[in-house]
Amino acid sequence: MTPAARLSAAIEVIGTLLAERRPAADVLKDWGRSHRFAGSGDRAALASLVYDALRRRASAAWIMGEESPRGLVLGMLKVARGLDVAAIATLCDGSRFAPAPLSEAEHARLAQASLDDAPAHVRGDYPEWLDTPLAAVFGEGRAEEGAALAERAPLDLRVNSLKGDVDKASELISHLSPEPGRWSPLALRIALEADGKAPPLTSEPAYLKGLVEIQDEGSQIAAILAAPPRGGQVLDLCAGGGGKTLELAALMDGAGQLYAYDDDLRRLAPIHERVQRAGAHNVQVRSPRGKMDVLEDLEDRMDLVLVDAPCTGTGTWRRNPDAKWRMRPGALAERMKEQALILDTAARYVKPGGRLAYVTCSLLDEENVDQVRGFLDRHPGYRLVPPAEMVLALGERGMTLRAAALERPEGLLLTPRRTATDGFFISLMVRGDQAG
Ligand SMILES: C[S@@+](CC[C@H](N)C(=O)[O-])C[C@H]1O[C@@H](n2cnc3c(N)ncnc32)[C@H](O)[C@@H]1O
Repeated sequence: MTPAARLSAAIEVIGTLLAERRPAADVLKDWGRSHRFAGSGDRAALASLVYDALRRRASAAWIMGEESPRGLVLGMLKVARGLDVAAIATLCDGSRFAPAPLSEAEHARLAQASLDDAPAHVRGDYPEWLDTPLAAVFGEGRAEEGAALAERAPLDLRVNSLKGDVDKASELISHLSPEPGRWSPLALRIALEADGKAPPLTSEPAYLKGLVEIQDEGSQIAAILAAPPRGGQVLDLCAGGGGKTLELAALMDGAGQLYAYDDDLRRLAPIHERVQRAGAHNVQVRSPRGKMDVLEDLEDRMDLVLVDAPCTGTGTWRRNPDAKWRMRPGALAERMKEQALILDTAARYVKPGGRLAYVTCSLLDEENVDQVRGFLDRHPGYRLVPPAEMVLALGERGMTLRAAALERPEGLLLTPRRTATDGFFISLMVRGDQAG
């Protein structure tokens, strides 16, 4: 496919996903099925155009003065890809498979319109209804935070110390030019190709042997700051597919006992194979079994309980630009209810003197500091670990992380703008010796 034909396809796909309110990934998959002639390069380039347009949906629409699929793609070429009007006009020449030529109005807007006078939610490319909650967290910086969340995310790997070290992993994937992480000593970062395509990492021998896992550096930091004790008893209460479970196991050097639970059996399912691949022998997966309480024997026994809570995922908008626009206020209210309930459940398992780590990939106070404050009000037996103490788990890098992150008494907030990671909130609490 020519670059112009890919643009036409992007306009078509965006038209479908907006009209049918369907996830971009589904629409792209359907498009691939009905256009078998398109090669993997075409499909990757198309996906990249579609996701870039979604990342910059508000600013692209502002530039073009309309939110049509064509307007979003043309505006994106200017705001995300930096193409000037002449370059865009060359692509849109109206030839077979190319988009129709630019109208006079489109030409004028692409040449002259700017984001200078746009409101924060447009410059930051986030839904308008989230302006107030984001202003409460970031104040005047919210547009810049949003803009950083509208960039593409790099591909981050975590080296599995149960299988080898960073040098060994770097050598095995040297053809991908990995760079060491800024904060996590386990992280390797791989830059994406110019069109946003990631290398086929899951086919690499280093991945197949369990030496590297795909995990954002922010997520890696969250598990490190939770500081699972070697030889201790740890419960990962919202383990999902096991991203943090595997890291906790490695941080514990495979010693002690790590229990992994999730109330969604399907989400938990991949963990079995991943634990095998990682050689994480101290992990015991506790699958939900209907109404049975499968964690009863862990009550009051855990040195650490990690709550990697279900959340709105506002911190991962770089990877899910689609979810950003589909998020509704009702979903936030729902997640807040779940978070409070899960925190209360988690408290049952923490032993006196044990710790409770609360993590979200959200930026919103409602899901972060407010949840922690609510928990502490309901459980006066717990106290906060000050972020200054929490970052000691990262050694010297902890100090620079603390300076870069947004610090609140309740925890640290990482963001793409501040720490070049996904957005993560991390809070640590300790149960006093008395009842929690
Ligand atoms: C942010 S995801 C976990 C991601 C995972 N820890 C990782 O690092 O890959 C949140 C998880 O919480 C689970 N969850 C939601 N409500 C729960 C509950 N009441 N008890 C346990 N897990 C729950 C969801 O099924 C989801 O898998």
